[in-house]
Amino acid sequence: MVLDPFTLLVITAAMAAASALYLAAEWGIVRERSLLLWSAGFALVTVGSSLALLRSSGYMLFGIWFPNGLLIVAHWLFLAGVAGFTRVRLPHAWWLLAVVWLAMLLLPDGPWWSKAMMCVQSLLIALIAVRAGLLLRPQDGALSVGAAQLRFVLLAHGLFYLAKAVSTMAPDAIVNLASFRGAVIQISLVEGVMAIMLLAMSMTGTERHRREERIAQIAARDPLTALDNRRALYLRAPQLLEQASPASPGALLLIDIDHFKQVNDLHGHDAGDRLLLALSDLIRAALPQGALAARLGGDEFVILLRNVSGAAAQALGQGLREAFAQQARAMFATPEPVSLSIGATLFDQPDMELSHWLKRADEALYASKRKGRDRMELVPVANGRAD
Ligand SMILES: Nc1nc2c(ncn2[C@@H]2O[C@H](COP(=O)(O)OP(=O)(O)OP(=O)(O)O)[C@@H](O)[C@H]2O)c(=O)[nH]1
Repeated sequence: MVLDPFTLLVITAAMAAASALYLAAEWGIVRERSLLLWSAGFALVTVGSSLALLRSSGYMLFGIWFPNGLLIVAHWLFLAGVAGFTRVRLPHAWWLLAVVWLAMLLLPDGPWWSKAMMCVQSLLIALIAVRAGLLLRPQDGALSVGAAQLRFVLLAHGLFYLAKAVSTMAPDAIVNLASFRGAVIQISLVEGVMAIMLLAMSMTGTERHRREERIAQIAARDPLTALDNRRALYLRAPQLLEQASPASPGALLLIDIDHFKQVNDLHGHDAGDRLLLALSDLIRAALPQGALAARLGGDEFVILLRNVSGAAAQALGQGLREAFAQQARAMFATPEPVSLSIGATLFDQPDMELSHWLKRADEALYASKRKGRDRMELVPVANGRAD
């Protein structure tokens, strides 16, 4: 079945309108600016395609110039949406595209000029679409499936317009914009319909993936310190625990602030929060490559180290205790010194669960509290090797 240009334009307008509404509805839920820009782009395609229907009635300005201009603005909005999504600032030079397009209004009538106009128009769209596709370059080799799809669709769309620009200038290419004649016009209408569908789908997919990632991140983070929370620790720990062996043990440090309640009671809850933040910064700074740190809740933190000796674990705990005690002293005066008690255990059995090692470290923590606080108690591995 071969669809005539009129029908294809009606389909284009309908699909672009549906895409604009769909993306606007998504924007209504998440308020992500990119979705609004993409929705506005499709709204312009809807208006442009509807106006293009006037061509056959001889309305050159509203039937040809306006739709072409709107198509460029629509692609520009797609690019701005991608730039917003990838947090890239577009240089002001991109506004020059509008100048180039407006300059085309000065072109005289005639078949040759019609071809030239379509060639420049296609080049402008190709440039914008390819730029948008390139903005979605994978960083650190990572690009979500949705974003990779959007990149592919934008690049393919851009390359199609590049081919269109070249083919319009071929000697035997028939381009009659007023009567929709010529294979180039037919093919590009079909491509337009398909591109709308694929772009709208991958744009929503891209944004949804990011939203899901953000939700997963929020669910895994402690809101005050932005360290992993208990839930995230239980999810991530097994991978680290499995690496332990008698030849390469790991260590779990359970850290608790001493007399933290006095900071809250004497200086207020906000002061207590600031101290928790200071401790989380110290922990982050002390964390070796591949280690995990989490806030279990209240004033209790955990560090999981892999491939570490007892002496190295002791040194890390000691460094933390000294740095924290000094910082706490400088920040808040309290009747009792605010310091750190640490209960730690080495582990070398990969099949044991986190809760097992946490229990051992908790017993060690209790011992260090009982012995007067501001100290670290380390339980050696089962064979007694602690360094
Ligand atoms: N500022 C602040 N305080 C919190 C937060 N979560 C728990 N706390 C408080 O932390 C304190 C923890 O109590 P404890 O660990 O029993 O008190 P402590 O004075 O440190 O006692 P020792 O550990 O025995 O030295 C309680 O006063 C809680 O109200 C928080 O997010 N912010």
